Amino acid sequence: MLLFAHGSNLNHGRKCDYTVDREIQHRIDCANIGAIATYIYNIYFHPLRRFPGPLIQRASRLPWAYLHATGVQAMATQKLHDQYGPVVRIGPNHLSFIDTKAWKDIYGHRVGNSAHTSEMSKAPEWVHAVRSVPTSIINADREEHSRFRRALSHGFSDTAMRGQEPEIVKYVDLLIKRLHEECDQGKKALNIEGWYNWTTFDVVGNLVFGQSFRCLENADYHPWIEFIFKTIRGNGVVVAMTYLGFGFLPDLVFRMGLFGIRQVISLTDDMVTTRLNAEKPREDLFEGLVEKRYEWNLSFQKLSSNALILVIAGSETTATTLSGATYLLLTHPEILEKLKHEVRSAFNDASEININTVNNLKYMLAILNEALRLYPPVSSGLVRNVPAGGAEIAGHFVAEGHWSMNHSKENWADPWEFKPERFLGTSKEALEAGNKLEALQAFSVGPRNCIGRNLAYAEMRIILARIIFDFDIKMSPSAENWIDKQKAYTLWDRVPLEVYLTPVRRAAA
Ligand code: HEM
Repeated sequence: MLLFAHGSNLNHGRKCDYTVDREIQHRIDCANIGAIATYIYNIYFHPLRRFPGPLIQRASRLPWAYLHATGVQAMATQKLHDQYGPVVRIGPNHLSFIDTKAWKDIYGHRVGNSAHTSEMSKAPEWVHAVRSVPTSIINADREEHSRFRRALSHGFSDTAMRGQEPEIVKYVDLLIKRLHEECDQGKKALNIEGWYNWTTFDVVGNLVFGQSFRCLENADYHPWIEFIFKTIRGNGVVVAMTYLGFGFLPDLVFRMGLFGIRQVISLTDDMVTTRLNAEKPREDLFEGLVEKRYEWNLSFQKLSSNALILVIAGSETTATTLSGATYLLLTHPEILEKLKHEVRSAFNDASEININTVNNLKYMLAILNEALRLYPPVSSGLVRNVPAGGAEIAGHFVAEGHWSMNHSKENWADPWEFKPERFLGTSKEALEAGNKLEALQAFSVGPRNCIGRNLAYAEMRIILARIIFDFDIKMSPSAENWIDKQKAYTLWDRVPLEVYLTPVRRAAA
């Protein structure tokens, strides 16, 4: 319509303009007929037509793209599962599952298949939405992925993690020291979500680049990290555009280095260069790739891309879980009391808290798992393509959504309640009480599951134990309904979580 009105302005004294208008109108009519035909096809003739879902989402990709770009897709999909059941058609060729078996079927090794189809490939619309970004472990094809994974796995081994422990503890010590300095004996509200994130960024900065971002010292985000946050929000729009077939636009923006992209690439490159110039090998998360760079002819850009992914994957997720666990504890004082008792009776001094000793804190582990369930750091978006041979759903997108899976009454008793106890018994006991523990796969499953899972647990357990050991915590009224205030663009766009910290008084030994 708009085009047509604009075209009619051309009509001043030019003979052929009427023909131009008609041509434009004709094209619009054709496009409209084409769109209507596509909707009809999608609803009545598409191979996925038998799967339930709302009419507009079965007909068009637009609603899903809109929901995703606005950060509410995971929550909307969960409501659809309540309405339509365990499989919902959330786009014309896009299915969402909450059946626990879907974990293995979608993300697991496909036994008996040729090497080419031994896994369902990640859908590029999600993991490679900007095509010009060099590949990294997160979006490499099967062959390159397994090389990256092999090279990196040493840095994530148990032995390597024990070597990294002093570096991790150094930043946790700094966190606690800074919180003591800042808390004003419980009189000043502190944004604990920020402090967690500063810690996890400083730790992973050290373990990848060999230098921290000095967030804890400055009690502020490094500019590079602020850009990462913008990227998390912007990624919702980028994925939505690519999903709708406009992927060339974000790609163009990236190539032109707009919106601060050029500066961030140059900052990352500087940090990678410093890391590559390290005088001796480091027992860190990145060394495996550094060692292979000549043998595999790894480009600087690919090294850089992998470093970036390691930093984002290793900081955001752990900070999210710690923040979620803290919020849930503050809103459930009886559970916080039990945790205080567990932590404070297990140790006489903070120096006793380490990777080994936190393993004894069983209740705290249950709390972290329950926080991962209620507030999964990766809320949704692990979308895969069904390969040829996948019966009627071949060639289409499939995904489970953590948010939907974790809030389904098919999988959990009282799915919206914070009940760490559900994780304390055996799987059999849990099942008898209505909890399918295998539904929680916050770290995903299969060959592309989280390589940093053990590191994440170690880091989160040490940090939470140290906070609980040193401080009494109270929630600020500003933190009410903290989770409900947030948007999820696969990762969460977290808002501040203000708390009051009062140092625990201990009698001198
Ligand atoms: C609570 C903390 C964490 C959660 C919930 C989490 C979750 C996940 C999930 C769901 C995936 C699969 C992504 C996909 O399929 O696209 C993943 C992959 C990955 N995570 Fe984590 N993660 C956490 C912590 C960490 C840490 C501390 C690191 C360390 C740097 C890390 C590094 C990675 C890497 C490198 C991958 C890609 C693995 C591959 O493709 O082979 N993660 N993570």
